[in-house]
Amino acid sequence: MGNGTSRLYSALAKALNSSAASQHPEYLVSPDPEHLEPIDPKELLEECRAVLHTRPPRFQRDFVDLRTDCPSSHPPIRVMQWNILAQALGEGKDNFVQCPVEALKWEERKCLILEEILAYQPDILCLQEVDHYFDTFQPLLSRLGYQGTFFPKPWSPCLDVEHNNGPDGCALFFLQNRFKLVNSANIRLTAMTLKTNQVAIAQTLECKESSRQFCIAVTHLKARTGWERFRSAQGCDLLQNLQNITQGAKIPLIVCGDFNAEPTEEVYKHFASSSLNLNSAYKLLSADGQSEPPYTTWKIRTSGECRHTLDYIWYSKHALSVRSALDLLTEEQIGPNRLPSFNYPSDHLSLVCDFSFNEEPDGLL
Ligand SMILES: NC(=O)C1=CN([C@@H]2O[C@H](COP(=O)(O)OP(=O)(O)OC[C@H]3O[C@@H](n4cnc5c(N)ncnc54)[C@H](OP(=O)(O)O)[C@@H]3O)[C@@H](O)[C@H]2O)C=CC1
Ligand SMILES: [Mg+2]
Repeated sequence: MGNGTSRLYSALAKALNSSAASQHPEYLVSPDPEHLEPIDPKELLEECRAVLHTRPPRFQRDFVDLRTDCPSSHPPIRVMQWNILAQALGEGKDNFVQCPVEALKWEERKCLILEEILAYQPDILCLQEVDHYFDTFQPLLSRLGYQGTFFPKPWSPCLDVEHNNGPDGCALFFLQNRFKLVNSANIRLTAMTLKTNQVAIAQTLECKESSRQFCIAVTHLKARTGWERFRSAQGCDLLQNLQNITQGAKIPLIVCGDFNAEPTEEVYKHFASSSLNLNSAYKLLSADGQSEPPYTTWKIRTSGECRHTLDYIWYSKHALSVRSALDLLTEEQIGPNRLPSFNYPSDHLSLVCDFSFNEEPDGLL
C-alpha cells in the first residue's frame, strides 16, 4: 500500500474504533458503585479519547523543574488543585457568554476532566465545584486506586438550577497504595463565629514509603467582590483549624484551594504570613520566586472579561520542597473566547506540583 492509502486506511480504522468505543463505553456509562474491579488508566483514557474524537486536541503543558540541591530518596508526592466547574453552575449560573453550550455537555466535559487527571496522574487530587461525586468521580477514581472524601456546601447554588445533579462541594482523593489515612476532618468554615456556606476537608496522611505524615487540605472560599472581609475571616478560621490539626502532631501541611482572592487580598496575606510558615508553590514559577502567576482563571461573562489569580497550593516551606510545577496555559492556548472551551473543561486551570520531604523537618516547621 502507498503512503496515502495506508494513511487513509489507518484513519478509517481509527474512526471505526473510536465510534465503536464511544457507542459501547465500558467504564464511562453509569459507573456501577457495586462494581469495584480496578480499571487500567490507559483503557479509561482510550475511552475518554474516543468520546472526545471530534474535539480539538489537548493543550500541551510541561512540568518546570524547580529542584533544589537536596535530593530525596523517595518518589515525589504529586498534588493536583483544580476547580473543575460544577456542571449545574456552568450550564445554569455562570454566564460564560463566549462558551458554546455544546462545549459544556456533561458526557464530553466529564471526559475532558478525566483526561486531565489521567494525563498527570496525581497522587492527591483536591477538587472544588464537584457536583458529580457519587455518580462519576467516586466510582471511577476508586477503581483507579483512589480513596475519596466529599463534603458538599450546605446551601449549594447548584440546587437552584433546574435538572441539577445535587449540591457541589470539595472533594479530596488520594492513592491508597501510597498513603494511609490517619485522620479526616470535614470543616464548615465560620466567619466571625457565624457558620458560612463554604467548606474544607483536612486529612492527615501517612506516606507508605517513608512513614512520614503530613496534612492535606482543600477549600473553596466565598466568591465575588464585596466579600473580601468575609473571605479573610474564613481564611482565619481555616488557618486556626489547620494549626490545631498540624501543630499538635508537628506535621507538614499542604493546602489547596480556590480562594476566590487575588494575592493583594487580606486572606492571601494571612496565609503568606501565618505562623504555619507557608509558601505558595506557584510563585516558584516566576523569575524571582516572589510573584504569583498572572492568572489561574480566565473567562468572559456578561460583565466582561475576568482574568484573575485565585487558586493556590500552599505548603510548609521548611519541611517540604517543590520539585516541579506544571506550567499554566498561555494566552494563545486559552484562545480569544477564553475558558471553558471545547479544549478545556473548566474556567479554572489545574495546578499540579511534585513535593518531597526535606531532611530533618521536625525542628523546621
Ligand atoms: N436557601 C438558602 O437559604 C440559601 C441559599 N443559598 C444559595 O447559595 C448561593 C450563594 O452561595 P455561596 O456559596 O455564597 O456562593 P458564592 O458567592 O461563593 O458563589 C457560588 C459559585 O458561583 C460562582 N460565581 C462567582 N462569581 C460569579 C458570577 N459573577 N456569576 C455567576 N457565578 C459566579 C463561583 O465560582 P468561582 O468560585 O469559580 O468564582 C461559585 O462556585 C445563593 O445564590 C443561593 O442560591 C445560600 C445561602 C442560603
Ligand atoms: Mg466557579
